[in-house]
Amino acid sequence: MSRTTTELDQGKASAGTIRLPNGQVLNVKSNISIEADEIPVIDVSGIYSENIEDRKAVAEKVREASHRIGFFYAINHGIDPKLADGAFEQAKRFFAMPIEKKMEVDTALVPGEFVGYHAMQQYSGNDRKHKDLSEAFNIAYDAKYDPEAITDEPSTSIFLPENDLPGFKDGLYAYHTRILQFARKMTRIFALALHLPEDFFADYIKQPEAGMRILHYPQQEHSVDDQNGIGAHTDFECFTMVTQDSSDGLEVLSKSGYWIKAKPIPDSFVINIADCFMRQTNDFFVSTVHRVINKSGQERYSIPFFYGFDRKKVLEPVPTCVSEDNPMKYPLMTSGEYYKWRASKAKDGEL
Ligand SMILES: O=C(O)CCC(=O)C(=O)O
Ligand SMILES: [Fe+2]
Repeated sequence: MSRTTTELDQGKASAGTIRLPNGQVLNVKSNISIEADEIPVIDVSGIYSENIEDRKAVAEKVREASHRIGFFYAINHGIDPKLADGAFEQAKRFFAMPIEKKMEVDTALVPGEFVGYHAMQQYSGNDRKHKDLSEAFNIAYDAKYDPEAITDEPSTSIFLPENDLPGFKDGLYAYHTRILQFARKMTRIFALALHLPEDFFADYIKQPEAGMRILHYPQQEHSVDDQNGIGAHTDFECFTMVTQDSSDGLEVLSKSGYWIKAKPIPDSFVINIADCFMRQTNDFFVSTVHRVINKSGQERYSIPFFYGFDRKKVLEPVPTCVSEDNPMKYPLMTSGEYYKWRASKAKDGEL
């Protein structure tokens, strides 16, 4: 998976300063979330047009959103909602299993990788009184399920024996494969958004970092000062695409320091910029802090898809984002080095 905790300087205080792993410091004015119009809704159907001007029109909207707030909704993305329904169905089946069964695929079995089961209240995001009220199961890229695969390297994913939960693995990868195809298309749009040739990142995504997770958040009874569903964090690859169910819960920290509700829009993805893209674009794209608080009155399920570049590739600065006056701020490293560093930090109990 794909996140790192941020620290609230004032511990359990309802507002305070959040320090990001990249050194950014954000001022949280209030811990109470508000409804606001800051997250744009982008109709992405133009990405399938044969006319480059249609694709560029989408790209300019993506550019504005990625630079200003680092979050947007993608609607009309062309993915059959039945695939999302199927993946949610699998999520419900998995989380309904006894804890002993789920612990047979405990994420601790695979050090340094975000795969397998993360138990309820395992992480203590933002040092709250109670641990984060969510459980998750993560899968990694698997070349066997990628029609464009260039490798037969085995996946790091772990699963229960097929007989324990027949159809679970195929059900999740059916959705994963389709999102991956869309993510590759969106990579071309992000290249245009950075005023680069569409195929600029083509070599970076032949064997991409492409993890998916199913998440379950019970309704939380403790106050927002005492508990999170998932604590405030940034994701660590290039971009994340979240499928939400109909329950509120996801919140985004605006630059002005307020938590904005990212309310569910049916059949949309919430797409957010993550840290590798922020680094490569020298902060032109912003990797925005977000968290989940489920006080919706119902169980909440979600399916984030974390998408980044081939682990072997160096995270070179994007040429349109550096100049003599604006030199690269970050040391160069490979996508894999960055992933491993962040993943092991997070698995060491920071979240
Ligand atoms: O559940 C959600 O809507 C978002 C989850 C998330 O931010 C994450 O897993 O990194
Ligand atoms: Fe996240």
